[in-house]
Formats: sequence, structure tokens, C-alpha cells
Amino acid sequence: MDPLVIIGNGGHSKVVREIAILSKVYEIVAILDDCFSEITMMENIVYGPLSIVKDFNLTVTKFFISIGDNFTRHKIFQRLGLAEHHYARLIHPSAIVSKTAAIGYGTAVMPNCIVNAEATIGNHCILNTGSIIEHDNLLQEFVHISPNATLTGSVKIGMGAHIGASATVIPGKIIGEWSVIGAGSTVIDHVPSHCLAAGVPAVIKKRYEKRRQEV
Ligand SMILES: CC(=O)SCCNC(=O)CCNC(=O)[C@H](O)C(C)(C)COP(=O)(O)OP(=O)(O)OC[C@H]1O[C@@H](n2cnc3c(N)ncnc32)[C@H](O)[C@@H]1OP(=O)(O)O
Repeated sequence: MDPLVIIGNGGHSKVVREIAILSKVYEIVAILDDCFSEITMMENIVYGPLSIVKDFNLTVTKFFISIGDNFTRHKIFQRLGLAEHHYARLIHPSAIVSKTAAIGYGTAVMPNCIVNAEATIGNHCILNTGSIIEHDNLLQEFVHISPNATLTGSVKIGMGAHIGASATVIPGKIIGEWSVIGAGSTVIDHVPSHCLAAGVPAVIKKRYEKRRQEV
């Protein structure tokens, strides 16, 4: 099994670790998070701060950023500076992924997720529990599709966008970069970048000018 270093020690990380174990492809060798000020070892797993990432042998080790918040995941990716091919893809065995779909590096596909024909999923995305990504979707990097959300056919999701739990996007609509769709919303129009859209049907509630500057 290939050694796997998990970055992040929060709630999302717990689910990611379970998927890694079930994959039978990876052996978790370390969990790194700046919540650990010292390096310790328990049951053959190293716990320590992010700064020790450079101590792992890049030719054999894979990495996975298991942080649910898209902004933070992106910032950590930039800080680590590792090339994309050093990141693992983690797909839960109960997920159904079409053979014609493409899944990016560093992307997690959670239990009971469905990714249908010719969908393209970017790097470092989260396809959360029970989400449905229909045919011909195009998701850019650092996107999070929350539990039970449905992206119907030919939807496009811009970089860093977050689709809330149980939200639905009707066919062919485009969600702009770093936008957020409220939980339970139904999107029937394109949503521009850096917006919060929510409700049934979803309307734009606010613009995230300040958050864009932080990225
Ligand atoms: C395993 C896991 O846990 S994965 C994580 C999954 N997480 C989610 O699904 C979280 C989704 N989050 C939400 O829906 C939140 O309500 C957010 C992120 C949209 C709130 O964003 P904020 O920027 O804090 O917005 P805020 O709470 O100020 O609300 C702004 C407006 O949107 C409305 N609004 C917010 N969320 C929703 C929603 N889901 N549906 C309808 N309206 C909403 C508010 O009522 C408010 O409306 P108003 O201006 O007319 O009064």
C-alpha cells in the first residue's frame, strides 16, 4: 500500500480517513495539522504540524488535504506548494462513478455519491455524501458539493464554489467562482461569481467582495 499523509484533523478529515482505509490502496502514515505543536506517534501514525510535510519522501508518498472549507483548503494547497500528482484521489466504495467521468487529484468522493457519464470533476473537490453529479457536469477545482445536493445535467460549477446540502441546480446552469448556494435552495438561473444565492427559487442575497480579496 502507498503511504498517505492526511492534512487536516477536523470533522471532514474523519470521513476522509475512513475512505482511505476502505480503499485498501493507501496506508495512513501521518495526520498533519497546526493544532499539533509537537510531533507524536500513535499506532504507527505520526501526528504533527504542517511544517513537517517536507520530511516525507515525495517519490512514494501521496497527500490529501481533508479540510471542508474551500477557502482554507485552497490556502493550504498554496502553502504546501506540492505538484498536483502528489495528491491522492479518494473514492468511497459505495460511490457510483461512471467510467467516462474524470475525477481530479486531491478530490474526495463520499459514500453513496453518484457521478454520471462524462462528468469532469476538478482537483481538490469534495463530492459529499449522497450528492448527485449528473452527466456532462463540469466542476472546476476546490468545489464542495454538500450532502444530498443534486447537480442535474450539464451544470458548470466555478472554482471554489460551495453548493449547500440538498440544494438542486437545474440543467445547464452555471455557478460562478467562489459563490455559495444556500442549503435546500433550487437554482433556476445562472449565478455570478462571489455571490450567495439562496431560496426556492434561489435569488442573490449578497456579494462576497471581501472574501474574494482574501483568496
Ligand atoms: C457534512 C457537512 O456538514 S458538509 C457542509 C454542508 N453545509 C451546508 O450545506 C451549509 C449551507 N449553508 C447555508 O445554507 C448558510 O445559510 C449560508 C452559508 C448560505 C449562510 O451564509 P451567510 O453568508 O452567513 O448568510 P446569512 O445567514 O447572513 O443570510 C443571508 C440571507 O440569505 C438567507 N439564507 C441563508 N441561507 C439560506 C438558505 N439555505 N435558504 C434560504 N435562504 C437562506 C438568509 O435568510 C438571509 O436572507 P435575508 O437577507 O433576506 O434576510
